[in-house]
Amino acid sequence: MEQTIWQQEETHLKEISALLKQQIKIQSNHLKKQKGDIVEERSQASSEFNDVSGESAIQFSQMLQTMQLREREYLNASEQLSKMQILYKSPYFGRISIENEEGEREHLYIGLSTFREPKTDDVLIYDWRAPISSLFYENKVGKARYQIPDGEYIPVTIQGRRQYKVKYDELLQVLDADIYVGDEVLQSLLSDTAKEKMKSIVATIQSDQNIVIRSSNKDNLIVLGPPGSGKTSVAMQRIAYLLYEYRQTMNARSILLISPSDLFNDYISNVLPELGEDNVQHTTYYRLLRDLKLSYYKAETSYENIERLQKGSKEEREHYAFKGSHAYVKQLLKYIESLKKSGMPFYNLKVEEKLFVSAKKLTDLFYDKFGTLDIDFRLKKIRTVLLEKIEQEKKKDRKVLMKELKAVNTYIGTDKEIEQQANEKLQKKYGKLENAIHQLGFVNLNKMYLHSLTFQNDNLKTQMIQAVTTETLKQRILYYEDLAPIMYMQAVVKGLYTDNTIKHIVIDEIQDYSYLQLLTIKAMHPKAHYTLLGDKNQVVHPQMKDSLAGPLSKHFKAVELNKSYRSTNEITDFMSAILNNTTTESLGVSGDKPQMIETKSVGETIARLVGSHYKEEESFVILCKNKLACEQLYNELKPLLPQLQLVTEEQKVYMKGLLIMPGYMAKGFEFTTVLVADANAHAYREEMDAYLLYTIASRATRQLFLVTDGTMPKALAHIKEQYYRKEVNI
Ligand SMILES: Nc1ncnc2c1ncn2[C@@H]1O[C@H](COP(=O)(O)OP(=O)(O)OP(=O)(O)O)[C@@H](O)[C@H]1O
Repeated sequence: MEQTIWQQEETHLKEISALLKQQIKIQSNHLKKQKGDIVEERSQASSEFNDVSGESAIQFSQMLQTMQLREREYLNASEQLSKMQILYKSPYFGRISIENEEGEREHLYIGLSTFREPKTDDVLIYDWRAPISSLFYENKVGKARYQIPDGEYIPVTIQGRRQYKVKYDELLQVLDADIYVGDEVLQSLLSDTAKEKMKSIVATIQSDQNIVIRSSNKDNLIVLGPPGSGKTSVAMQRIAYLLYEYRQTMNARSILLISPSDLFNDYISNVLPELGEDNVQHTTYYRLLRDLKLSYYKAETSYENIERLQKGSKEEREHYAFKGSHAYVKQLLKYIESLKKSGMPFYNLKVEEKLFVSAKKLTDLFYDKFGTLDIDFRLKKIRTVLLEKIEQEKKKDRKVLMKELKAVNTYIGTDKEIEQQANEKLQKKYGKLENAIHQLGFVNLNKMYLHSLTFQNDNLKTQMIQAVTTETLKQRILYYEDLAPIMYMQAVVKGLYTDNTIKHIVIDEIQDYSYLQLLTIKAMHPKAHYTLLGDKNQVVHPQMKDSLAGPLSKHFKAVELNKSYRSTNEITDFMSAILNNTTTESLGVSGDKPQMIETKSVGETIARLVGSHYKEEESFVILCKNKLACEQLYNELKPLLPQLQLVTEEQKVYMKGLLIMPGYMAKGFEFTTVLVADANAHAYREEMDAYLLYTIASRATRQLFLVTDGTMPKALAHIKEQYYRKEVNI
C-alpha cells in the first residue's frame, strides 16, 4: 500500500471518528435534557390532574398527547445515539469509488448505518443496506447499476472498491479488492471463525448472498446451499435488510424467525444487535404448540423422535413415513373438505357429569342451522349459542343459589357478598366448560385425526396406524409425526389462531419440516411472506427423506448458493466425498486432513487429542450417535477432562468450550474441532447415516477427528484414503 493512500485514509478516518465522537456527546447531552424534561412533565401531570373530569379531562388528554410525542422523539433520538455508538467502534468497512453519467466522481464509505455531516447533511457513511451500497457487494469494477426505491435503475461506473479493517479511529488494514476470491479481509475473517456466537458477515457479503439478502419482501424464497454456504448468515442479514428497507411498515415485531431450538436462537442472538437492530420474534416449531393451545397433550420433541426412531421397529418407521407423506397430506385435505358435508365429530358436553349439550345437537347446529357457512364460522356460531346457553343456566342457578345461601340461619354477608359467593360457585361449575367453548373445544380433534388416517384409504396398514395412534392419543401422547396433522387441523378447522401482524417469516433448516408443517405455519400467519433456508443433504433424522421434494418448489423461488466458507478445504473435500457431492466450492483456508484414529481405548485417546488440540478460546465438540452413548462417554471422560460439558436438550444458552452432545443436536452450529467418538460400523449402519455423518463432519471449521474401533461406518467405507489420514493406536 502506498504511503500516501494509507495516510489519506488515516486522516479521513480520524476526521470521521472525531465527528462521530462530537455528535455522540451532543446527542447524549440532548437526551439527558430531554429525559429530565419528560420526568418533570410526568410528575407535573400527576400532581395537577388528580381529578380528570370535565374541562381538565380535555386538557389532560392534550397534555398526554404532547407527552407521548415527546417520548417517541426521545426513543428515536436514543436509537440514533446507539447507532452512532456502534458506528464509533468501527465507522466503516468498505468504500466504492463511482462515476455517474455526468462524469462526476464520488467516494462512498459503507458502514453499519448512515451518518451525515451535521451542518451540510451530506452523507459521510452510507448504510450497507442503502440502494447505492449494493454496488459494493457486486465485487467488481466497471459498469454497474443500482435500483432506487421507485424501481428506476441508475447507471454508474465503479472505478474502485476498497475494504478496511478499522477499530475506533485506528486503521488496521486497507485493501483494494475487486473480487472476493483471495480476498484478504474475507480470509482473515474465515480463519477467525467458531470462537463464539455467530457474527455478522456484513463486511464480506458475497454477490450471490447479496442477491438473496436484498430481495423484495414479497419474494417467497427458498435458499438452498451446502454446509457453511452462509444460509443462516444470509437469513440474519436479510432480516436486517428488511427492517431497514421496509422501516415504514415493518419492525422487529413483524418478522418471525423459526429456528431449530432455543439453543440455536441464543447462538445467533448477537447478529442483529451487532448490526444495530433489535432481535426479531423467535420461535421453534415445537413452541407453536403452545400458541395453538395444545398443551393438553404431552408432545414428543424432534430430538426425542430421532432417538425413538433410531431404535424404532420397521413398523414404527413406516408409520412415521406415512404420516409425513404427501399422499397423507392430500388425504387429510380431502378429509377436511368432506367435513363440510358430513362427519364432523363433536363431544357430548357435560357439566358435573350431567349432559349439557349432546354431540347430536351440535351436529344438527353444524349441518342444519349453520350449514351454509365456512367450517370455522359454523363453529364460532355454535360457540355463541353455547355461551348464551351457559349464561341462561347460570342465571337460573344463581337465583336458586342465592335463595339457598340467604336461607342459611347464620349471617354470611351482605347481598353483594352473597352474590359473589354464588358467582364463585358458578365459576367452579361452568368455568372449565366455558374456557373449552371459547377455544371451540367441543370439536373432537382426536377423532378427526383418527378418521383422517383411513379416509378414502381404508386398508390393513392404515387401520393398524389408526389403532396404534388411538392408543397413544388415549394416553395424551403426541408423537412428533402426529404434531403436524393435529396442529394443522387445530389451526385450519377452528380458524382461531391466526396472527396477522407477522409480515415475514424466516425458517432455517427447512429440510427438517414436512409440507404439512409449513401449511400449518402458513395457516397461522396468513399475511406473511417467506424466506426458507436449508440443505436437502443435511438430514439427521433416521427416516425423513426428500422433504424438499414436491409441492414446495411450486410456491417458492429457489436460489442456490454453492460456495462454502466454514471449513478448511480438506474438511470440505472429506465431507463432500461422503455423499459424492462435487458441486461445493470451498472458500475456506487450508488445514490438516481429517484424521481417522483406530483405537481400543476410546476414552484415553480422546483425552489425548483434547490435550494436544483443544485451546480454551476455541470450541471442541465430541459427538456420539445418541444421548445414551454421550452420557456413558461423558461419565468415562469426566475424571480425565473436568472441563467437559454435556449439552442436553434443555440447554437454552449457547456455550463454547469443550462439549459433548449427540450428533443430531450439532446441526446448524460450528466448532473449531469436531471429534466423532463412535465412528464405527455398528453405530452408523444405515443408509441414512451417510447424511448424518455428512452433517456432523461439516460442523468443523479447522479439525475433524473420527475415532473408530476399526469397523468403519458403511457410509465412509468408499472414501478414498487421499481425503484423510489414518492412525492406528491399539
Ligand atoms: N460472506 C461471508 N463472509 C464471511 N464469512 C462468511 C460469509 N458467508 C458465510 N460465512 C461464514 O461461514 C460460516 C458458515 O455460515 P452459516 O452458518 O451461515 O452457513 P450455513 O449455510 O447456514 O451452514 P449449515 O447449513 O452448515 O448450518 C460462518 O462462520 C459464517 O460467518
